[in-house]
Amino acid sequence: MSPSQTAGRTRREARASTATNLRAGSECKDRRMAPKPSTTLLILGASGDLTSRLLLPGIATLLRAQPARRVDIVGADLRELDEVEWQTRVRTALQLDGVLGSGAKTALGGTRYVAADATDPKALQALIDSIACDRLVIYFALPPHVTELVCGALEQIGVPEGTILAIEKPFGDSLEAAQRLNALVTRIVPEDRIFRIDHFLGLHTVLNLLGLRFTNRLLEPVWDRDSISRVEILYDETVTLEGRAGYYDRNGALRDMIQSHLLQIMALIAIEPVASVSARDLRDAIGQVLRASSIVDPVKHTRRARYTSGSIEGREVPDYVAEEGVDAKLGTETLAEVQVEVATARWAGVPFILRSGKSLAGIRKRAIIHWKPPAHVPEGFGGHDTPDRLVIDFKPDGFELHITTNGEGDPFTLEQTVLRGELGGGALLPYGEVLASILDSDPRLAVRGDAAEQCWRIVEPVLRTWQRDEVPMHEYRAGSKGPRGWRTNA
Ligand SMILES: O=P(O)(O)OC[C@H]1O[C@@H](O)[C@H](O)[C@@H](O)[C@@H]1O
Repeated sequence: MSPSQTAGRTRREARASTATNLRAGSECKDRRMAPKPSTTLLILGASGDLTSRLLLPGIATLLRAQPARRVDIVGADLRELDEVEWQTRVRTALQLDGVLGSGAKTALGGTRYVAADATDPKALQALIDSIACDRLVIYFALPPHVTELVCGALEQIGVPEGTILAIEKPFGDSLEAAQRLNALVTRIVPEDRIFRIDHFLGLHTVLNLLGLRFTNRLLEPVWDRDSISRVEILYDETVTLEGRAGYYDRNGALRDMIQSHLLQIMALIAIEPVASVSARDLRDAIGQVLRASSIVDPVKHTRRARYTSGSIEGREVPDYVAEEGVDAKLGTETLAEVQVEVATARWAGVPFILRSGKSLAGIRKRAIIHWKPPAHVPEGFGGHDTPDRLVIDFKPDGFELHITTNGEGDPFTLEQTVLRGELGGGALLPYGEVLASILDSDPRLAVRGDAAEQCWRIVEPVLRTWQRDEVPMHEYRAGSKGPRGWRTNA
C-alpha cells in the first residue's frame, strides 16, 4: 500500500469514528421534525462567488463520494435572492456530469435561502431559530470585517450546543485583527470547533507531502540543512482578476496567497517528524515551524511586481490598473516573492522561496526541494552533475525526482534523469475534502488560531516595507514569465 493510500485510509477511518461519536452525542431541537441525525450547513455570504464557484461544487463531490451523508444547506445573505434562483444555483453546482446523485437530491430537496442581515443580532437569532437540526455548521463566506461583526452578534445571542464555526480566509486582515478575531471566536465556541479554512490543506498533493516525507527512509535522512540547499514553493497562475477586484485589489498576491496558502505548504514541508498524524501532533508541529519563521530582511529578501497589458492563451488582458474596480493608488502587487528563514537546527540557513502571481505565461503550482551537490564527484566524469531535486506538483498531482545518472551510450558522462510519478488524488475537490473534515469534526485540515496569527506576524514587516516603497514595484507583461531577471530554476 502506498503512503498516500495509507494516509487516505487513516483519514477515512478517523472520519467514520468521529462521525459516529458525534451522532451519539448530538442533540436535536425537534426530533419529530428531524428524526434522523443531521447537520445543517448555514452559509453566510451565500449569494457570493465563493459559494457557487467553490463551496457548492466541493459539496457536490462529497455527496457523490458519500451519497448516504445528510447535509442540509441553508444559504443566507444580505441580498434578496429568489428561491427559484437559489435552487437553480444549488442544482447547477450539485449536478456532476449532468447527474444529480441521491445524496445531492436529498440536499437539494431540503435547501433554502434566507435574505438576512447576519450582523444584526435579532435577525441572526431568527435565522438560527428557523433551523431545526442536530448540529449547526456556520460557514462564514464573508470578508473578515463582516465575519467579525457577525461573530460579535453571535457572542451576544449564543449558539446552539455543538455549533461549528467555519471561517474563510483571510482570517482577519492583520495580526492585530487576527488576534482580536481569535479572542472573539473562542468566546463563542472552543478552539476545536473553529475551522479556519485554507483549501490548500484539502489538496491531495499537499496532504501527500506527509506520507512522502515521513514514510520514506530514502528522503527523511536528507531532509535538512546538511543536504538541502533551498526550497521553492511556486504558485504561478494564468488567471487574472476574474471579477474579484473588490477583494483582490485590497489584498494583492502577498496577502492573498503567501500569507495563507504558501506558508501552510512551507510549514508542512518543514515540520519535524510527528509521532502521529493526529490533529494535535500535526498542528503543534506546524505551529513550531511558523513560530521559528521570519523574513529577515524584507528589503533584500522580497520582490513585487504588477502586470501590464498582454495576452494569455489568446485572451487580451488589460493593464492591472486599468482593470474594472482597481484603484491605482493602492499600489497592489499581482506577483510577490519572499524568502523565509526557518530558524531551527534542521533548517537554519536554508532559504524557503515563496512566490505567487497572476496573469503569468503558464501554470506552475509546485514545490521544489533542491539538494546540495555531492561532496565529491569522482574525477574522470564528463557532463553535468546537476544537483538532485524533487518537484512536487500540486496541480495536476504528481512528482518528479531529478537525479544524475550515467550518460546514455557513454558510462563516463553524466546526465539528468527524471523519474515521474503520480501522487494519488481522490474523489473530492479540495473544498469537498475540507468540508468533509468540518462535517466530521476533524480539525486536521483547518488552521489553528496560533498558526493564523503567526502567518500575519511573518508577512507584516514586508507589508510595512512595501508601504514605505522601500522595495521597487516591477512590471511584467500579462502572459509573460514575470519581470526580467526573476527567473527561477524550477
Ligand atoms: O489553485 P486554486 O485551488 O484555484 O487556488 C488558487 C486561488 O486560491 C484562492 O484562495 C485565492 O484567493 C485565489 O486568488 C487563487 O486563485
